[in-house]
Amino acid sequence: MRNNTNLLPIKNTKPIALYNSKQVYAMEQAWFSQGYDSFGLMKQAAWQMTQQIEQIYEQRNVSASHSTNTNIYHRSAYPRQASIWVGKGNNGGDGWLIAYYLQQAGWQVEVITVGFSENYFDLHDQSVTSKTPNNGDSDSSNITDSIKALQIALASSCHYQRFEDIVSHDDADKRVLPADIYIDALFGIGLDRAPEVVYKSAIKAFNNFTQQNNALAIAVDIPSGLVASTGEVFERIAIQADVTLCLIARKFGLHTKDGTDYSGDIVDIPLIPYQMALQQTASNDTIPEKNASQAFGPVATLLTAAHSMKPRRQNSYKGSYGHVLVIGGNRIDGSQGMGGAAILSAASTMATGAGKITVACHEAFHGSLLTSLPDAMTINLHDASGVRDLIKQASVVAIGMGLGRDEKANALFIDYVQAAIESEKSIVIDADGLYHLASLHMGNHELITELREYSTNHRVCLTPHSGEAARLLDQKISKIESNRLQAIKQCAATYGGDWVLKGAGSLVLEQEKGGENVYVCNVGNAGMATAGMGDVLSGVTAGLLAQQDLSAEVRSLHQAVLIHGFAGDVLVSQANNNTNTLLVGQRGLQAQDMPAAIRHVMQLMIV
Ligand SMILES: NC(=O)C1=CN([C@@H]2O[C@H](COP(=O)(O)OP(=O)(O)OC[C@H]3O[C@@H](n4cnc5c(N)ncnc54)[C@H](OP(=O)(O)O)[C@@H]3O)[C@@H](O)[C@H]2O)[C@@H](O)CC1
Ligand SMILES: Nc1ncnc2c1ncn2[C@@H]1O[C@H](COP(=O)(O)OP(=O)(O)O)[C@@H](O)[C@H]1O
Repeated sequence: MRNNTNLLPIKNTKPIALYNSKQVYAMEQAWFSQGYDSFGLMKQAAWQMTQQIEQIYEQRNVSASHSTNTNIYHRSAYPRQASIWVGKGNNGGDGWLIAYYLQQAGWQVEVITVGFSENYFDLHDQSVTSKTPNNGDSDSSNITDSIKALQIALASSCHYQRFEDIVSHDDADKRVLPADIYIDALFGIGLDRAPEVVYKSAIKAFNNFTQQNNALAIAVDIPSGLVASTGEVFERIAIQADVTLCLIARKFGLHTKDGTDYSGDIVDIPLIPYQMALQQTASNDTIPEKNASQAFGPVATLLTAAHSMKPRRQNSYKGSYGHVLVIGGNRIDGSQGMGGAAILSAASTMATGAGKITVACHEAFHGSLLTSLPDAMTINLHDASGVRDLIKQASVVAIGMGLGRDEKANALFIDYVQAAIESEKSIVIDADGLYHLASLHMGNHELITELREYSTNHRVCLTPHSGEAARLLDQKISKIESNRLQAIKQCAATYGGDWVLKGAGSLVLEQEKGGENVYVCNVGNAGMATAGMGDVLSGVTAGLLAQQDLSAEVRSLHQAVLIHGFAGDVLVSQANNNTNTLLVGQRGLQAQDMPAAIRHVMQLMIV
C-alpha cells in the first residue's frame, strides 16, 4: 500500500518530468553517440546504486532499532547479507555489478539467476572460457554489457545459484541466503509483456522471501513485472518494492495505475545530463530529428503540490465568486433515483468557495438537498425553459451527475449543453453526461462537433473513469487500462476539451494553444474508491472554474484533481496520526466526508 502522507498541498516540490522506455533508451543512445561507453555507464549506475543501498539500509536499520514494531527488520549482526536476483538483460547486468560492489564493501552476497541455462556460466565465466578457447560463444563481439558484468562478479567469486535449480526442492526457502536486503534486477525497462512462467514464480518467491525475512526489497530502475511506459502489471505479479532506484529519468509507469502500489519510495539516480546530450544529438545529422525531439519532451509531468491562492479581497460579494449550476440528480419513474450525486457535487462546489449554487434536480430531491445544503437554490430538472434561463445567468454548468440514461435524460443533456454553448459558459461533464456523449458520438450527432469546436476557446472539462472512457472510445476497459496515457489523448483528440482519466495516479490532460500538457496527480488514496467520489470531483472542478478572482492555474483541472486528492488524504492521514481522535480511515471513507476536508485544504492553500 502506498504510504501517502503528503499533507502539505503547496509545499515547495518541483513537478517531475516523466518519460517512457523508448525515450530513456533514446537518452542513453544520445549519450553513447557522444563517445561515452555503455559499460562505463552500467558500472557508474551500479556503483551509485550500491552507495544508495548501503545508505538506505543503514537509515532503515537505525529507525527500526528505535521502533517498537517488531515487524520492522533490525539486525545488528555482521556481515550484512544481500540476495540479488538477476535476469538476462542489462537490468541483470546492473544486479551482477551491485553484487560485486557490495561484496567488495564487506557484504555477504548471493546472486539468484533467473532464465540462465545450466551451461551459461561455463560459456561466459572467463576463468572457464580462458581454459576452453574454442567454445564458440565466447567470441568477444558477442560479449554484452550484462555478460561483462557477470564476468566481473564471477571473477571475484560472488556466490550464485540458478532459481530453476532451487525452486524444484521442497526446502527451497532454506536454500536461499536469508538476507537483510533483497535486490530485484530481473527486468528493467525492457519488460514489454507478461513475465514468462519461470519469472512469474521467481517474482512470487522474491516477494515471499522478503516478507519472511522482514527484509528490505529494493528494485533496480523499476520493480520487475511493472511496465515502465504504462504502469501496468500483468496478473498482479510484480516485485513489491520498498524502494525503487530509478535510473536516468523518472518513468511514467511508476506513478499511475499499478505503479503506485509496487514502487515504494523512489530514489532518483540521474547518471547522465540527458537534456544536454539530447540537445547535442539534435544537431547531429546521424540521429533522425524525429527521434531526438521525441526524446526531448516528457510524456507527462508528475504533480505533488498544488498552486497557492491569494486571500479574497475584503471588498467583494457573492457575485464576485461565480454561480455554478449543477444539473443532475434525476429520478426515472419507479426508481430510487440518484439525488445524492447532485447533492455531493453541489456541496463540494460550495466547499471550494463558489459564490452561489443552483441545483437542477428532480423535484423529489429538493427537500433532502435543502436539508443538507440550505445554501443551494433549486429548480426542477425537467423545467426545460427555467433551466435554460438559469444557464444564461450561471458562470459554470456542471452536468451529468445522476442525470439518468433514458431517452428523456438524453434529450435534456443535448438541450442543456447546447444552451451552455450558446451562452458561452464553462462546462463540466461527468458520469451520465459522459454516457450520453458516447451515445451521441456513436450516432454522429452534431453536438459532438459543436462541443469540440467550442472547447478550442472555452473551458470544457470532462472527467471519466476507465469504464466511462472505454465507452467514449468504444473500446474494452482492459484496453484503456493497458495504456491510460494513450486513452486520455484519444479522448481529447475525439471530443476536444480538458480531461481527467480518474483512478490511482489520475491523469489530467489540458489543451493549450501550443499543444497539450499531461499531468499525473500523485495524490488521493484507495479509500476514495467509493461511490460518489467522482461527483465530488465534478463539484470541485466547477467551483474553481467559477471563481474568476483566482489565477488561471488555480482554476485549472489539474488543481481540482489535486485538491480532491489532498482532501481524501487529509481525512485518511488524520486517522493514521491521531489514534485518539474519531476520524476517518481508508475503509469507511465516504464522499459525504469530503466537503469538510475540501474546505480544510482550500484554507491550507492560502498564502
Ligand atoms: N543501456 C545502458 O547502458 C544502461 C542500462 N541500464 C539498465 O538496463 C536496463 C534495461 O536493460 P534491457 O534493455 O536489457 O532490458 P531488461 O529490462 O534488462 O530486460 C530485457 C531482457 O528481458 C527479457 N524479457 C523482456 N520481457 C520479458 C518477459 N515478459 N518474460 C521473459 N523475458 C522477458 C528480454 O528478452 P527478449 O525480449 O529479448 O526475448 C531481455 O532478455 C535498465 O532498466 C537499467 O536497469 C543501466 O545499467 C544504465 C545503463
Ligand atoms: N485508489 C485510488 N487512489 C487515488 N484516487 C482514487 C482511488 N480510487 C478512486 N479515486 C478517486 O476517486 C474518484 C472516484 O470517482 P468515480 O469512480 O467517478 O466515482 P463515482 O462515479 O462513484 O462518483 C476519482 O477522482 C478517483 O481518481
